[in-house]
Amino acid sequence: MEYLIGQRWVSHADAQLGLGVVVDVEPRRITLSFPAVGEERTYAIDNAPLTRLRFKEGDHISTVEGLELIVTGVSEHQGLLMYAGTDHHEQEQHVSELELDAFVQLTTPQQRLLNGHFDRNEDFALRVATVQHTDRLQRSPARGLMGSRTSLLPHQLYIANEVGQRHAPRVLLADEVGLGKTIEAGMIIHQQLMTGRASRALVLVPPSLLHQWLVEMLRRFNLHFSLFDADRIAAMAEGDPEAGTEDDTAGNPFEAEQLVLCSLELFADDPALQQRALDADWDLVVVDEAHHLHWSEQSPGEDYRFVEQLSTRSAGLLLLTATPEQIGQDSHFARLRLLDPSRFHDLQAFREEEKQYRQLSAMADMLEQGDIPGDLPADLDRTQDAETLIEQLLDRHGTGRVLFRNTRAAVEGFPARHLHRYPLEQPDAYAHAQLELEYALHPELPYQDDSWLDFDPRVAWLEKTLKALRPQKVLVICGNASTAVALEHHLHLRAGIRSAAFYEGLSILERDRAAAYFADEAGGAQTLVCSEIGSEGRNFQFAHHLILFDLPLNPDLLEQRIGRLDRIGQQHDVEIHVPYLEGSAQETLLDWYDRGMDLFRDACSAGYMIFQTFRERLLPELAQRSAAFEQLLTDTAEFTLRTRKELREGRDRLLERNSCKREIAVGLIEEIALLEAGDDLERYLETLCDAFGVDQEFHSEQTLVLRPSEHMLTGHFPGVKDEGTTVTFSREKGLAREDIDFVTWEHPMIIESMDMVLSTELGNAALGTIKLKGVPAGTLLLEAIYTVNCVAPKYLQVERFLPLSPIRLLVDARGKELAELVPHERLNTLVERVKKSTALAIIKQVHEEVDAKMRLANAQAESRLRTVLESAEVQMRADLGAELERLEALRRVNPAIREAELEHLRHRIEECAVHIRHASLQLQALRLIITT
Ligand SMILES: Nc1ncnc2c1ncn2[C@@H]1O[C@H](COP(=O)(O)OP(=O)(O)OP(=O)(O)O)[C@@H](O)[C@H]1O
Repeated sequence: MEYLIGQRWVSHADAQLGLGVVVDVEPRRITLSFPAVGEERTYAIDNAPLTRLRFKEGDHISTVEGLELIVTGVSEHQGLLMYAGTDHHEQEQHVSELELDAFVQLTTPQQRLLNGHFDRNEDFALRVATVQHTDRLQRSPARGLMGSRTSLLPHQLYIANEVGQRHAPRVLLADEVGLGKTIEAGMIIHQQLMTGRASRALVLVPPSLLHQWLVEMLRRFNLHFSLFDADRIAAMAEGDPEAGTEDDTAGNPFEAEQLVLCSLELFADDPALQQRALDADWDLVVVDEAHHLHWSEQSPGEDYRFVEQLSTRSAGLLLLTATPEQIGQDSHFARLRLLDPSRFHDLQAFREEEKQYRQLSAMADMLEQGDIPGDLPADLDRTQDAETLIEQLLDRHGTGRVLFRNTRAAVEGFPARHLHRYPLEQPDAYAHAQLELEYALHPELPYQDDSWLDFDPRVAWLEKTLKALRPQKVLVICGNASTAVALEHHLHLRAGIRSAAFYEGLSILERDRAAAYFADEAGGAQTLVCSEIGSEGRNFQFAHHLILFDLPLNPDLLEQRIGRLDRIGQQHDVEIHVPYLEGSAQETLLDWYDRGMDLFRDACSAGYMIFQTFRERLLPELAQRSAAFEQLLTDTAEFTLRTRKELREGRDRLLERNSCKREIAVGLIEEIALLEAGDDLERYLETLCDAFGVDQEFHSEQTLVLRPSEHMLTGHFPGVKDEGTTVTFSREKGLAREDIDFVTWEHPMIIESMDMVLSTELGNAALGTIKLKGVPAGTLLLEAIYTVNCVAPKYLQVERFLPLSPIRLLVDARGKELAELVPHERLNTLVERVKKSTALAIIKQVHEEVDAKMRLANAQAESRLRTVLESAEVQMRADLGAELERLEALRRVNPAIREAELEHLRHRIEECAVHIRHASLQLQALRLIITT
């Protein structure tokens, strides 16, 4: 090859130099300038690692002047190339190669191959494997669900899958206490983030649960939430760079992070802060313990109004509460209204609907048995199959799509609860307790000092019981902070019992320290004395003894208290100890909960309603027990039994239908198990480590230790610490060992390194030889891997209908397609590497042949692309069409749904279709194989 001044060449030894220009030619030496890096290099002409850069028709070029052209023709003039091309305005332009921009990136596989930038065949295989795995994961029904460090529980997976896949999930997660709503919410958030449906989430929780949420999100889902409290917000406002990135300090702190966790109380009486949170665009807002949102038809509380405003701006909304009716049916309606204001717009109508549950449930049963009920609502399409009809029935006439509730009875596997009653003699000093109900239930409250500790028999009993139960952990709950503090002091200082207190007067940090001290197995506290704030949300299932120092006047609160221990993960029966003063209001309330509602043995979702029903009769009995009390107990027990039965057959049954479809959940679990079975992931991670220079060492079965080596390809490898990181592929080990990373296909280590492969050129061009019987030596085979590239606005989420969809072609000398005949994996085992100098010599000779084969491959891939796009559009129309149909049907019964909403959805369908049709092929990797 002759070198001439002004020609453009690239160094295949060092692609980082950019495009070089020949500046000096001597008989045996040649000098090039590389303007992109400001360097000159001189090479011996005989073995210069240089490749002439020659663009072809259809290539994209840019000039130093910033002109961008698509090449339409190439000619040579006195040894220099002249390019003809069209610019953005379809104007024809002519440029000399001298004018080309030196910052050329030779990243397309074809450019790199033809310019001698080869990768190892192992890297090529890694790239193809990465494309295949990505596509497989994009298509997997368990997408977004396989990455959590949790046991695979059907009711949680069903909900997470059902909700997480929605475009804008708006649901109330109302599983009974301790069944895993936080975990379900984490799974939904994870799935939404993984699938690109959401990228910004705001989680609002009570202050006492902040840290627990933070830790659960991190250890179970690898989700790094930023905890915002008053200090952090103040620091950001003052421009502390440590509190946020620099340019955030001047702006809105809520925009500085993608995943924000804070307490709802942070916004109380602070409209400016509320406004900033409202101004930050959220895709998903989550409110835990949502029964606290204050609402009445006339005057909704500030917290409710704030969440309502957030809810209108955020596409997704998750509300969590185990006791949705804790404050009554109306406020339950208020929460549903936040989720779907078009469906829940009329309180009166909602009250009427609630009465219809039993009838609906019977209809669903009939449909399931293949009969069409005579009273089936007219808006349902009777020609549909039974399953669709049931779904429509639940959605349009029940709380179908928005409310999920699993009960202990349906989930099974929970331990039994045992009540232990301890009657104690009423001391004379409490005689005044007859006066007010609050004092009757908490007789220690009127005392300004701690003198009651000396004569209240519950205190001595507590001390004795704790000592008897030693060393078992015991959770003590009482209604008030002052009681909790006094009791804890007493136990700690006077009785020598290792204890901690947990109450609203402590800072969040102090509360978490107390809880951690209690949780500590070796040397931790034997007992934690909590005020009522300890009865919500916290995980204390490592203990199985609960002492209720008093009883709350709300059955839902009692259920929340018991739920601290009676939750997933509890290994023993739950022992509930209740000391009470004989003849007091406490005894009456205990009798009513126990013998009337049977609440200690069994949770009851209608607890508050039953309480309301008997309230007027119960309250006087608490003040002064009368002969009528026995009748009250009998009536309550009968009513509770009836209500439980009705719920089982009516509302709960309806909700259960909707909250866990077992076949679907089992299918998901099988899919995840399949992805975890075998050693695909382990082998893939090993090849990644080989490619990126990460050392691996066997730790134990399915477990490796990864360490950065001295030969790292990049500065770091995701998730591998300098001192090494231990990873396991076993879910069981991952659950048992917090110190080991549980790696799945959705672990950030895998996701980020897959991204690293696909976003760089690693492995996109390779060359090798094989011996094939019957094929003459010197025959060329071109292996080309394409993927589908759809450029569309993110909000359309087109990738859910159109994943990468790799197309592999293997074109032989005569243009025959051999991909099926010779699979990629087989080629990998046969192919041999070629010395770089030989490869360069080969490539120089086969430019034209490669170009010709590429044209053939492109044409074939294009025709396959059409089929892929057509089926993607069909899928999209089916999915979004069903959504549209639902909205149209709802609109017929509910005029509050605006025509504009329907129009918006129709428009989205057409927009998706346009983008799908315009999707193009991207050549991911190219391998030239020569037979020997
Ligand atoms: N799939 C699971 N695998 C392992 N642990 C789980 C799983 N689901 C829940 N848990 C554990 O069970 C406990 C209860 O879960 P979680 O806190 O999500 O329940 P909840 O319904 O939100 O409770 P509450 O009603 O008290 O707010 C937690 O300690 C949680 O870590």
